[in-house]
Amino acid sequence: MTDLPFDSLAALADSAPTLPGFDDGAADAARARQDTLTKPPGSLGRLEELAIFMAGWRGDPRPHVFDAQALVFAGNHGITARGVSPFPPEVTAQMVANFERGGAAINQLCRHAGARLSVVPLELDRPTADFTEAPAMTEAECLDAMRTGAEAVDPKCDVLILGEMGIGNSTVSAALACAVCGGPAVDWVGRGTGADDAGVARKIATVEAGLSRHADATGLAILAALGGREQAAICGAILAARVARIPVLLDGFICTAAAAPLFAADPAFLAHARVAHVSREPGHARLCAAIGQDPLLDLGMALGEGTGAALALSLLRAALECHNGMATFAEAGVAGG
Ligand SMILES: Cc1cc2ncn([C@H]3O[C@H](COP(=O)(O)O)[C@@H](O)[C@H]3O)c2cc1C
Ligand SMILES: O=C(O)c1cccnc1
Repeated sequence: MTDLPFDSLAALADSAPTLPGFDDGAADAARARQDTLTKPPGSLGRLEELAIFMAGWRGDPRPHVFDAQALVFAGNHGITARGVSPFPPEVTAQMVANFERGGAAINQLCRHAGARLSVVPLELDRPTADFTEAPAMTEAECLDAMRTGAEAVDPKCDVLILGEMGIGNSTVSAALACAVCGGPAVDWVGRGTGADDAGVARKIATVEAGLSRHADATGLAILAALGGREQAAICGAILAARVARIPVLLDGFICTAAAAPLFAADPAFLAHARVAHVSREPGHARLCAAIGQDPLLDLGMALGEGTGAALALSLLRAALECHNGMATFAEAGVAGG
């Protein structure tokens, strides 16, 4: 395990400067290699950027993905009693069973992209408190879930794919994004799994009530006040990955919003993470812009589970195949390099 200070949120929030940083030497060497490969300079666009990103975080000018780990964290939320999702909260556990049997979209996309998937249910029988009435989690509950998330990370993997499952999560995410970025609740609420106009109105009212109750929360306190256990586990996993210099692919709106309190505590916490795809959920593009992320894919998806992140793994593998496998101008005897 890691030596992250999981004894208090304040200590964790202060730990960013102690974490490993980007290896500029390895990244510069990777960038120099890209410029010698048999292609016009920069013509592989964001594939080049991905290879250099991997090089810097892995500390290796020629990085590889031998082992990709995907983690899906699942949790239940007190706010589902407020009618914020068209689906009942039982679906969370039912989908966990579906993941375990291999029947969900994430199972197919992990197999396709070559990631090994683990599902981590977090006390599904004990939903977090309704955040309009109390903090969703105590500090101890939040730290416990963060530790569980951190412990699920295999420090030997080369890249980490993160996803979630939790009915009500598009409302939780709207609340987290609103608390971190500001603005009216209506800017952050979308239809999620298909809320109708009355459902959207209930979601907005829930986010507004949560934000006014927890108006004082800043940084990681936002995570405990408004998040769920799966959001806390995602934050813990992001931190553990950082300790092991493992780059992270965040899925869509829900994963990005889960990570947003880390950004609020210190933007450096997310330096090794990339948002994989921009979700159809309308708050996602706004959230990505606010935290300086430019999602890799735009496929009109809004599923969650880590599906967009698993797809982005294929892109990352493609980027590294080119980076490591292409001939240089000198090797190929091509003029002009
Ligand atoms: C069958 C099913 C499979 C899912 N897989 C991911 N989600 C996604 O939908 C949920 C958030 O939407 P809302 O806020 O509207 O409840 C999350 O669990 C998310 O992972 C699913 C939702 C359903 C119904
Ligand atoms: O983008 C997401 O993560 C998302 C959006 C809606 C529903 N489930 C997940």
